Amino acid sequence: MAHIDAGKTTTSERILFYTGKTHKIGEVHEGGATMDWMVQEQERGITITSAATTAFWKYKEDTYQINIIDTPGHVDFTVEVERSLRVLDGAVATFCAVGGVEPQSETVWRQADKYKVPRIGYVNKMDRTGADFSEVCFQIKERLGANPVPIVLPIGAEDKFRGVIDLVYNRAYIYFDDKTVRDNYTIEEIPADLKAEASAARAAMIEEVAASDDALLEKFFDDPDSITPEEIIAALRVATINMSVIPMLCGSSFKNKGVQLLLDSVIAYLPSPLDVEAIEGFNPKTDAEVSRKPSEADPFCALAFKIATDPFVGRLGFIRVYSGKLDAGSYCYNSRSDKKERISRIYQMHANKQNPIEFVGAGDIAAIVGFKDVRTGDTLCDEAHPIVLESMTFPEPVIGLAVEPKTQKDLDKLGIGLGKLAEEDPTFTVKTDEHSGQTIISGMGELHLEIIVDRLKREFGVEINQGAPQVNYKEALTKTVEHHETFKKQTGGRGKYADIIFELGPCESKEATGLEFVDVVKGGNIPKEFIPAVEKGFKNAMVNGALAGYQIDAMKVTLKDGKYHNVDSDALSFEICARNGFRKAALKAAPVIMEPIMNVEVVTPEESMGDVIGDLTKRRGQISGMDSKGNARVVKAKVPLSEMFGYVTVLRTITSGRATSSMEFAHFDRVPEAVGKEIIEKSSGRLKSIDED
Ligand SMILES: Nc1nc2c(ncn2[C@@H]2O[C@H](COP(=O)(O)OP(=O)(O)OP(=O)(O)O)[C@@H](O)[C@H]2O)c(=O)[nH]1
Repeated sequence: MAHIDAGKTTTSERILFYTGKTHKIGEVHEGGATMDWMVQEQERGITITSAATTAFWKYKEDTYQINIIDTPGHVDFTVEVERSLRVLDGAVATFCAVGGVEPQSETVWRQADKYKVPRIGYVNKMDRTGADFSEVCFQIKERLGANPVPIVLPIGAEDKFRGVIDLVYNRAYIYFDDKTVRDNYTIEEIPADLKAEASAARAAMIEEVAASDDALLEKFFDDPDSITPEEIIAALRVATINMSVIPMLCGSSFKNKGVQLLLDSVIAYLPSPLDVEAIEGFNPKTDAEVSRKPSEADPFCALAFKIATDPFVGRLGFIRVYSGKLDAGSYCYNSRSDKKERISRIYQMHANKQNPIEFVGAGDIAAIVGFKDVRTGDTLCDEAHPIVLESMTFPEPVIGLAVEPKTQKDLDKLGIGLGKLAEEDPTFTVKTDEHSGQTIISGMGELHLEIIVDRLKREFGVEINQGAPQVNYKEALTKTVEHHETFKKQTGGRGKYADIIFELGPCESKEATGLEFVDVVKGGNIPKEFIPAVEKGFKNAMVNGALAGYQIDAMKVTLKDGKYHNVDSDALSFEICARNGFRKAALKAAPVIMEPIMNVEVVTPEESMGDVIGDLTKRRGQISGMDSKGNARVVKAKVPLSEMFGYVTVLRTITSGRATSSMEFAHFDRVPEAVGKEIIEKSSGRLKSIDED
């Protein structure tokens, strides 16, 4: 996991080669990386979808299996990082030796914190001008609040980077730059000019790991030299797994230096599935808490973390198995749908290739085929021992785009394509605008939607006409009001009649989502069978707020009283009455428009800082912090997304191309009144048509 371009894929390619998984190293910039198998990834040199593979590595006397997921760095594809960290037991946090801790490094670090994933740090690109291992370690401490402990030291830097000193074993790995050789290093004595530095760094490392191990600490004070490498490794492993220490390594993956030692460290310090505590969940039938040990003897349970479509084998469900075992050709139980699923085949994945296996067991990651209804976040288990595991949370799409097929005959194909893509990606949604009838696709950013449009063309053969990207605003109610609504229609025969009195307003809890519906109607004033229709009416109506037609995320309705007519009242009358009532009451409930606010970070040379800040302020930005990083200055700001379209081009102009920026979604906030008015004016036609409808 890492910021964009830190070198995750380049490092993964070395891992595949050194572990014998591939015969040749594929390079990202030549479009040859195995793990970046999508055409869009190869063309752009970026990772979009996380690719999984399994490799084997010999460490000391044993051979270990490592399941690897290479994740994207771009914030638009954050869903891939989120779901990967949910199921992985450990992470290699990769940093660029020049860029250090970048905005997306912080994001993925927080995601790993959220799922309590132990990690080791790998400072890549030591060959680049300005590379500085200790500066990056310092930034990890300062900016991420972690406890990085170097377990290697670089030998040389920039174009003189030759290898690393292994502080645990007190020896030097000198690499020769040959990418066709797996053992492209010799183990030598520590170079004389680095001996003092290495000895100090080693002492610091031992002191750090001994801090959490009393016996070792005693030995450290008595005779530090008597501490064996094995003792250091054992203590470091404990400290890494309990996340009190981040062992830090460095290398240059592109120049084929340092990766073998990184693999050794993955085995030595990151947890195996057996080191992870039993996983907790609850029984969907009884709501009782239950747990499963990472053992094949426990009942089967697995989490589906990704659904993907393969042109040859069809729908693939990626699962992480926590306990038990599942055979190909057998059944498992989906605790969300309460249905049994037949799993016809199971595959071990290698990027976009599949290797059929007969079963999958505790600790493993594999892909299943044959299921009817499995979605991201579902728990699959043994029907006799049902369990629901904690799912994952995904951010909401903030940017929308109207799309239509270039030729009308492609309409069905578009529907199928969008459906499949939305199934794969929980941060991508499709809806039809009630007013214009247009199909609106929404995602995490412009790049995300660009890739979706490209995939529609290549994978589903649909050429698209698209509108300009637009912000997904929301609406919120800020006051609770009472309203009385009557719906009456006298047609030829039987009429329609419904009458309701309700309170409408915001939910009490800030975390609430959806409709909170309370029914306090007394004495059957509204017959029980019509109450669900009232609820349905409100639920459907809140998709289009009363101000400008944007969705209301959460609201509370208390149905207090009403009337009905023996002949004319029916469920539909009550549903329409609720919808109409919502429109009028929502306007009284002090509605406001909410807009997505982004965390923006700009790294700029000092002399352009004034211009950068001035420009951000013009965009209604609020500067939230300033920092320096090497010679550059870092400006942090919170800026409405609507003001950030085309920012990259403007930034390039005002800084002569010397600044970089990144942004990610922060939260929704109320728009200022003047801006709100404009949004409402623009959407008046749209609302009118919803009302007429
Ligand atoms: N100089 C130098 N360049 C490197 C090194 N490692 C990777 N690169 C280059 O940096 C660029 C980005 O590398 P990737 O491996 O695609 O980085 P990534 O972190 O996988 O990128 P995303 O997945 O798109 O976030 C490529 O052009 C690599 O060739 C290194 O050690 N030294």
